[in-house]
Amino acid sequence: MAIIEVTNLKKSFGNLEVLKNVSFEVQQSEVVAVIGPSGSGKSTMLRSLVHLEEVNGGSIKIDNDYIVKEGHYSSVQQIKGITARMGMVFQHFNLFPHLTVQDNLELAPKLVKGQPAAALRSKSSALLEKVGLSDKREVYPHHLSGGQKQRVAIARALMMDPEILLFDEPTSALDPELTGEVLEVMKRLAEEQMTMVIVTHEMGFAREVADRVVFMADGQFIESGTPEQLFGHPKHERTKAFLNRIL
Ligand SMILES: Nc1ncnc2c1ncn2[C@@H]1O[C@H](COP(=O)(O)OP(=O)(O)OP(=O)(O)O)[C@@H](O)[C@H]1O
Repeated sequence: MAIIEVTNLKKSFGNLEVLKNVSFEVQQSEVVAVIGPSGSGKSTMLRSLVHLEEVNGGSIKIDNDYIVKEGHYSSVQQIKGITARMGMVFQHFNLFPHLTVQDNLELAPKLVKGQPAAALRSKSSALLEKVGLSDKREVYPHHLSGGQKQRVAIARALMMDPEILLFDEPTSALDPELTGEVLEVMKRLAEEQMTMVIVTHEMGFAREVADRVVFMADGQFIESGTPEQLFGHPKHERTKAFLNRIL
């Protein structure tokens, strides 16, 4: 059964139709890379999944629960419960600048789940170790490199035990030499069977790590396939033209 099921999703900003009947499914433990030209609606699609954008039509089902069904949203309480199962990692990290790394990790589970301090401390320690930042626990974000900030953001998302991780261009704001350390962490998560949807411009990473690559253009999902299918033998002319431009 699909863990994410999106059907006929529509979203406009004023007169601008950004999502035009987008439908797709993501299976448990699947890693899906979403690629496509700037402005094609990739971020809007991802943000809609966690209710950072409200759509104008269509359905989003996570496991068996609808965030929105045929344009009708579930209650705020229900939506909160569903979106809490997903973690989101943003292009610009979105860390709290006035909190240390440790407090960045512990704030949400403390407020949302009321977990005890000792449990939070051991969990944040383990996750900082996992992303290779044990020595940065007491540091404030402005003392970190972009790659370190993004690894903190990933650890922070993992603190909430998400079933699904969504990444919105996680390496686009980084200097090229810092992308590798972030991609390495994501690769490890993929190996641990985390379900992930990754909007990315990193074609090498998409090719190497994704189970499936989706090409999105002009508010629509044009085609999807394994990396070999999409990069090697794209069926659609638009996919071909896009890949010819960037590869
Ligand atoms: N809050 C908003 N208000 C008005 N227009 C918006 C808003 N957010 C996005 N858009 C517009 O929607 C379109 C799709 O934007 P979106 O960020 O989803 O595209 P994208 O494929 O992620 O692009 P990029 O690769 O450049 O990040 C763009 O034309 C953008 O200007």
